[in-house]
Amino acid sequence: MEPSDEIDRLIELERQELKKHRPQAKLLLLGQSEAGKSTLLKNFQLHFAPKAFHAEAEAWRAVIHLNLVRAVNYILESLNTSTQTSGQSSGSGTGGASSMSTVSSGGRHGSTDTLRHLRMRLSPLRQVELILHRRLCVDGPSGSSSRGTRAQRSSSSASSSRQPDLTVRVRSGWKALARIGRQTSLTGQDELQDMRQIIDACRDDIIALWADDAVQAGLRKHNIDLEDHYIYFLNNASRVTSMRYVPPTEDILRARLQTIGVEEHRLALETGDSGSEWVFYDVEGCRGQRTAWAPFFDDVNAMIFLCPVSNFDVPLKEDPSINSLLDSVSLWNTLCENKLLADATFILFLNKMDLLHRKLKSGIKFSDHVSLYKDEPNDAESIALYFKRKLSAVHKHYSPKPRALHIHKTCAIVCHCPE
Ligand SMILES: Nc1nc2c(ncn2[C@@H]2O[C@H](COP(=O)(O)OP(=O)(O)OP(=O)(O)O)[C@@H](O)[C@H]2O)c(=O)[nH]1
Ligand SMILES: [Mg+2]
Repeated sequence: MEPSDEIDRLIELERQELKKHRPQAKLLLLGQSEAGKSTLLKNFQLHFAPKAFHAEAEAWRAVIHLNLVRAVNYILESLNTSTQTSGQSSGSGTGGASSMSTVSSGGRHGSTDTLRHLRMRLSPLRQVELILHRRLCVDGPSGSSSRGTRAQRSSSSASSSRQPDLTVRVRSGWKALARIGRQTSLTGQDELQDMRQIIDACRDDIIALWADDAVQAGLRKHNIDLEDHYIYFLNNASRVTSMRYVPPTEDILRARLQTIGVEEHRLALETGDSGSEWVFYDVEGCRGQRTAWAPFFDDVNAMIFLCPVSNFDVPLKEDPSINSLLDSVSLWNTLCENKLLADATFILFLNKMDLLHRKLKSGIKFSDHVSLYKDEPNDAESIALYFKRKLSAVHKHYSPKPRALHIHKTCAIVCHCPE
């Protein structure tokens, strides 16, 4: 037997031994894409394994930088494309002038020049995006093609609102590749260090770009609706770009990474029931991936389902013919019905309550999108109660043998813990 085989055998024996002594709970995190599953997992880590959570801050910094740089490059690229497109279209007489040329022809040449200047000064961020992408992501190089897809996200204004798909799909083991540590090669360390310096040097220009009236007008004109986390990092560019930046909890909760396949996360509890281990299965929520979940349903203690209640007026990203909330409800039905989960405790998180509040406050009416919700108050609490009743009824219907159901209203991006 080779020495390495012997080591493997001993490690496996030790793992088995540990497993015997460490009580373990198996938990599924399910729900559609962007429901907030991975964000909720970060909350569990923060509450029950805070040391491990904070130890990963450096790895999250790379993801946050990729989120920020991607948003900046996207803005520059889309306004550039818009200007060119409009130049061509106005020449061919098809109309559709872009905001930048409109701004320019409206007598604000200064702003167009500013954009040209910023585009030149921020050009090193293209390279930064490529390097970060190569270190962290699974798919091909990012660029206009990989982020050109734009989903219609608002059924109420279907022809107007566009959200760019800037999704970060990370490879497994990304945390080690994103950290500057003893395991990182010298070239890797230099590369990460150089990137941070470039981002730091671009701080004032990023801030100027985002604050530029013509840029904001261009985004509005083309109905480019950046997702909340991009806006959050752009608003906070001043501190995020600093060489001294260590992501605080709120930033880590906001960093967006798409889960690929099914990821296993072991959480050794540091607080409460310390010494126990929770094993989470965090899944990729897209429709095409859901058949891959079933093999993980065996022997689970709890199934945690995330339903983003604010999605009542948006189509599903991967299939705009389906309302996103209806997709969540039908997924909940399918899971309640699943025999493999007959003995599991069900935990339902009515997530994104903050966004639900915000939408209703802006005047959007829930009943305009959910016809069964007639003559009831257009407030978040009443709507959450409506969901609670509806989804509990489904659960009860499919539970001939009684099984527990716990329901919580949540906002997963707010940190309730002291730093
Ligand atoms: N405003 C708000 N945003 C949230 C909330 N929960 C999650 N998010 C944001 O929603 C986005 C998607 O969250 P994720 O946790 O990555 O979603 P997921 O369910 O893991 O998605 P997939 O990995 O694609 O299946 C992220 O940008 C989060 O910051 C919430 O309660 N409120
Ligand atoms: Mg996820």
